[in-house]
Amino acid sequence: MLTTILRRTCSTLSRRVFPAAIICASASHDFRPLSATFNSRTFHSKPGPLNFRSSSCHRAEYAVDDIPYEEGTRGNADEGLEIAKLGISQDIVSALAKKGITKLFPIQRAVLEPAMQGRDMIGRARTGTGKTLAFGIPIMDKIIQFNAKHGRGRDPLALVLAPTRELARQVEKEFYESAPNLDTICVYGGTPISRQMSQLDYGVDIAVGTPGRIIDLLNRGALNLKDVKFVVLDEADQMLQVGFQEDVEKILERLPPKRQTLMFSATMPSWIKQITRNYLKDPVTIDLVGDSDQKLADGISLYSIATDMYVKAGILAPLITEHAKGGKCIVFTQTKRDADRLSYTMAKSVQCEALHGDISQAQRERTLAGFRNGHFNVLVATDVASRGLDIPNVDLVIHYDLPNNSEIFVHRSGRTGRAGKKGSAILVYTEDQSRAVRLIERDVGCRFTELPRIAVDSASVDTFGGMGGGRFGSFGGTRDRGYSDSGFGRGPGSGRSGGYSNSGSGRSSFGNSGERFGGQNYNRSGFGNSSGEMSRYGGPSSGRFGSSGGFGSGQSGSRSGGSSSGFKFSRSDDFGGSDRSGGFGNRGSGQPSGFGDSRGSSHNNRRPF
Ligand SMILES: Nc1ncnc2c1ncn2[C@@H]1O[C@H](COP(=O)(O)OP(=O)(O)OP(=O)(O)O)[C@@H](O)[C@H]1O
Repeated sequence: MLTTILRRTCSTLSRRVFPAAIICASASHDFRPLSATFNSRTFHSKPGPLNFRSSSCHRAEYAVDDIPYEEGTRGNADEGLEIAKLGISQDIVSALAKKGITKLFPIQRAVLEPAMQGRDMIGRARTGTGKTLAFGIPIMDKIIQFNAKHGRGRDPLALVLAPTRELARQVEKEFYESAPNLDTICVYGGTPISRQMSQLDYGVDIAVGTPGRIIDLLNRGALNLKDVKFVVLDEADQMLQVGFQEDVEKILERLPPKRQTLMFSATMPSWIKQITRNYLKDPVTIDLVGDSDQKLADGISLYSIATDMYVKAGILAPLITEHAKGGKCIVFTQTKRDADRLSYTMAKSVQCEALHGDISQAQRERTLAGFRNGHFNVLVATDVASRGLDIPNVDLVIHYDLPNNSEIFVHRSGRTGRAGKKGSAILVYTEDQSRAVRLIERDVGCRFTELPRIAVDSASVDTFGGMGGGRFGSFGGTRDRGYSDSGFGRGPGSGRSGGYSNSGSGRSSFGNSGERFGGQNYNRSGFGNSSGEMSRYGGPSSGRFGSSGGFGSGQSGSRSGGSSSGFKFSRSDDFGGSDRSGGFGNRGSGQPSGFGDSRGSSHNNRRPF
């Protein structure tokens, strides 16, 4: 105990000159009631299980076991509680006020009390409704309290895991902007590990990162998780997919059993409920989405547009001009190669850049910064950009390729219409994919407004699209790439794969590519399968999967889904290996994974990112 105190004190002195008087002043931090509803309750009134002082557990409006969707819970702060009146640290209140955040959003309001009570939690709210601060505020506040009482230590008190580097950086930024007096670190692959090691050595309060780099740091002894009291899985449904789950488990095993575990996402497929039982103790579920309601944020208008594969690229410019109205637009492709090609050809008519996992980390960061800052307005991205990214003024999302499943559709679309703003999402599909469009409508509880077809003559395809063969050769037919599930290849259930899914029960992947949603490719994704590599990835991987026809010759490979025999159900090459992936079989291709981390390449290719 004495050693701990000495260590914390020494570390505190080395981390920051922090006069004892200030520590004492903070220690006397006094919690005021949340609102009239909370009058009888004082947070931190007695020591909680993790040595934090938690609520005396009056059962309050929000502290229910399952908090379902209510009208008016979609990210509008107008009716929210005033943050200044919650009794949370003044540092946080002032920092948030500087960002223009003065009232809690509904998910933040719903999460606050059970989180303060130390409850494990599954939180679901629509995209762009403020989930980061929903888990961030209680964690930051508790850490400030803890430091005030115990002094500051070297090892992190909170660990936040995110699936992509970009998201990890964004989450860490939200933490340090909201509590500038806490030391935060973001650890992720593609950047020198030595700098992260020295920063950890100096001491941090909150570590945010991608799993691979965290494991690297653990293995090198540079990161010690023994003091962690809070762990968050952001985008939890993705973090618990095959490819990530293994790493996440390795990290969780290194954490003290006495901790508070929080899992958040805008999508929580049914399998996740089962699986989270392994990680959470008596969790409270806070679900502001609900099962029957539509699952997109309110401000998003949805459109669909039919096109022919060989002129598909040619409709983008008119769509962007018409619907982005000068604002920012993200075009989602299925593969890294398609993102490169599309951005290359589109760059002839609009300022755009590509973002995907094979681009160097430095360039990824430059690209994202340029897009954020408005240096160019069209980003062509793989699903590396589908989750979590909060980029101001994205007015339009185009699903150039169908997403792999309805969850990805929700996340991609959710890059617009954030924090109560409006935006549009357009799903581009070919006639033989119309069934998939209906499936998305059913799963997501939405309705697309069909846009009139855009006539594109071959000349314009050549100029704008440039995808009609020639320059890039033929991209149609059976491209040599791996198609994917989205990593839902395991979980509870019976392990059936193939066939059409019915919604609600562990459905998830629409197969991918070719006719991603079609025929066998609309796969239940082998949820139940947990035995063996093959089944873990969702099904048979025999034969290639053909392709979406790409941009090229108009051939479609085994595009028609249906009875497609070349059915492959591998992971997305966007996340895993290279575009040259032969699908499942080529996951060890040694290509940088891009997304999460850059540990050993074979490792990278086992993950969805
Ligand atoms: N109480 C608030 N008042 C005003 N703005 C807020 C508030 N809380 C969060 N925001 C802003 O709302 C935006 C969306 O928040 P955030 O990125 O946390 O959403 P999310 O729910 O995590 O989205 P996603 O599901 O896409 O990850 C951010 O710009 C954030 O700063």
